[in-house]
Amino acid sequence: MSETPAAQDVTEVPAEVRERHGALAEEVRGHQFRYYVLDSPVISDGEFDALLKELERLESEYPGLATPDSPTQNVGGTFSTDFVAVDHLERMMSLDNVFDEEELRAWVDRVEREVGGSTQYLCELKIDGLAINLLYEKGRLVRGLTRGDGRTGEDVTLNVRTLEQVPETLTGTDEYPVPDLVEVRGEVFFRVEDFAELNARLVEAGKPPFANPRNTAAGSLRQKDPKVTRSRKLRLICHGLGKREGFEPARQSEAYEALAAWGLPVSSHTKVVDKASELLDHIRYWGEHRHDAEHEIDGIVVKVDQVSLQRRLGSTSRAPRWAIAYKYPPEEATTRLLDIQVNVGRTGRVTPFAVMEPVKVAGSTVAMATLHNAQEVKRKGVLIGDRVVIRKAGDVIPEVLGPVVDVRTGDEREFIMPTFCPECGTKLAHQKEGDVDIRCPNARSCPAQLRERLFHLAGRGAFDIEMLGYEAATALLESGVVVDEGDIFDLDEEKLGRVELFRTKAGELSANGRKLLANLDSAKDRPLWRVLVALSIRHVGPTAAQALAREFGSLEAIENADEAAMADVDGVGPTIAGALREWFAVDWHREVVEKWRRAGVRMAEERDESVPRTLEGLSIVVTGSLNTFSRDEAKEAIMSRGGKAAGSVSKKTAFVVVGDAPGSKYDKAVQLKVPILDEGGFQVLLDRGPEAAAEVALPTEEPAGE
Ligand SMILES: NC(=O)c1ccc[n+]([C@@H]2O[C@H](COP(=O)([O-])OP(=O)(O)OC[C@H]3O[C@@H](n4cnc5c(N)ncnc54)[C@H](O)[C@@H]3O)[C@@H](O)[C@H]2O)c1
Ligand SMILES: [Zn+2]
Repeated sequence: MSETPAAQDVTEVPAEVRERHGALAEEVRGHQFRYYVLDSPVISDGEFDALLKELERLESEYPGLATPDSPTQNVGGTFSTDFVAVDHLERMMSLDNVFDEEELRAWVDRVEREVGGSTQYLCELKIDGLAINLLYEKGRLVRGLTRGDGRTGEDVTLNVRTLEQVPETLTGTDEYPVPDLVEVRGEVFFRVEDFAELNARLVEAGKPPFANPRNTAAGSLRQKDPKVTRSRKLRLICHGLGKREGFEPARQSEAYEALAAWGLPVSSHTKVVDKASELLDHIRYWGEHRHDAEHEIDGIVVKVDQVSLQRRLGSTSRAPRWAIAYKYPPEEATTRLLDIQVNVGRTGRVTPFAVMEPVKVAGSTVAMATLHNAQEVKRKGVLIGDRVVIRKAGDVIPEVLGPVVDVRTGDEREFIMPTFCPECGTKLAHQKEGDVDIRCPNARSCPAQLRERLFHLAGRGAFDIEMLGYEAATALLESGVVVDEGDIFDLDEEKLGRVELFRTKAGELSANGRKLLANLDSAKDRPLWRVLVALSIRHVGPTAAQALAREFGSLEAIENADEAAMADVDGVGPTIAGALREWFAVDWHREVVEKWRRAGVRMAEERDESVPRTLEGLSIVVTGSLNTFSRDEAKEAIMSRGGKAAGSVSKKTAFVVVGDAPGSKYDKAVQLKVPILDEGGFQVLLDRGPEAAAEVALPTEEPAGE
């Protein structure tokens, strides 16, 4: 008797396992039907793969369960559809999957054991589309079939003919004459940009957008009316052969050369490698660059390149043994949308966000995602209680793609955007007519906005105050020792001692409290640009703040600057200038500045007095790239000498410094006859002043003729 516990006969499998297997197989078939026939799945591919894997796991434990009708033993699934069923001349296979490097190594070991040595591997992107089989007889396209169950596909010839990349007739070359007969296998898909464009058109027409390119490609190809197919920008990439007569490639990679020679589209991202280690490098590379391809990919397909070895390895009932799909972690998942809540941000903007049952996607657990604004919630068509598809691509923040409408129960309800601020009760309003966003106008004392502003001013890009995070900000506000951000630098031992968070059990100021005070003290000496960022002025980020600080040197000068002069500064522009003007017009904003000033916050650039101010009052423009100065260094050098680093050339410009590849500013300088300096001339200007520089300025006029 065999020692293995595995039951070989299905009757030896415990009843509850048999039941679990039966139910799971049924569930998998149901999803296959929705996916392959309706083009409308209700779970993500990752979730589907997990179900299938579970089924495989049961069957490896109890091999008796792996009956021929199990989904693990079949390609796709057998379903009747609206299309005429036609047999493939040679079977179309699926692919077996591996999900990590260890599983891939095991596959490589098995292959190399069977072929008796190492071999060459062809790596291809696994295009997330749908498989198609094109039959060419004597170079003429006679049929296009979907994969179906692998033996029989759906006849979509008329639709396939509408694809621009599918040639009606193949062209032959000397090296690759057109064969008598060939079945060409490939993938039909949308390029990411074409899919986005299709959706943009739908949205513009007031229709809901499609959720995912793969299912949309399948739906577009399987249309009763070929005109619909033609209106969609479907693409094709060929990745295999079926039956062939009069063509016998030695390698798969050679077959692709032939396909290309005949006029069929093949991928530009295939690569032949010699070693398993190179294989892993390739897989890792694409894992990090999966969004660089023009279409979505869900993995890498690895194939044994030599056709004779492919033959030797053969296939199972559902997949070849000579190829494997390495699947990347899925970027989509479905989960339940438990609620839609709103968040009030630093500038009062009210943003709805999705609260979801936590779900794992692209390696992290996701439970929340922004929905941006009320229109966006409408556009996505999600209801509270819906099952939703979410997507997390790489480092991008997670996104709710849309609802799975087919599984609605009727208990879902619509989200209603609040009309009053959830934190302070103030009536919400659009700041300007036509704005998409609504805001809480209670900027000064809305607890949400205050909290966010305190958190922001303590941030790395602003005062960089450790110990002042969300918890501390909330505690300071709730205890009343800080009414608004103006009070933050007035904190002392006595005041902080009143905040429970900063008190020891004995009632004294805690070590953290002491640290906060010390940090506040050293924050008073930060460079001017950080103070500007800390003020939470709309649109004023580090880049603009640095430009402003360099140009004006003090907060007072910025407050009093002419709006047009501000707008003129490189890196500032009219929007930011306008925002600054508006900001300084508000009384309590100026009070915040005043309180900080009184508390000893430095509000001016420290001048380097060792540098003589030889460029005082001169406006100098730098254009093109210099070798020994970065843009910022050049500006710094001008400003530390009292000059103005201007963004545009006018008659008042003293010099234009021209580096490599200068822009239109150079032409303008020539036109206005402004003295032009090359990099050497610029150095003279810095070292010896404007008079010396004028002598080395380049001529702005061609010398008069002959
Ligand atoms: N969400 C659902 O409910 C649901 C249901 C059924 C199937 N699915 C998904 O469909 C897929 C399974 O379907 P499958 O059997 O087609 O397997 P598969 O997609 O894992 O692999 C086989 C297919 O890959 C395609 N392919 C893409 N690039 C290729 C290349 N360079 N070389 C060779 N083939 C390439 C071929 O068309 C081939 O038929 C899985 O991703 C699964 O998650 C999802
Ligand atoms: Zn509010």
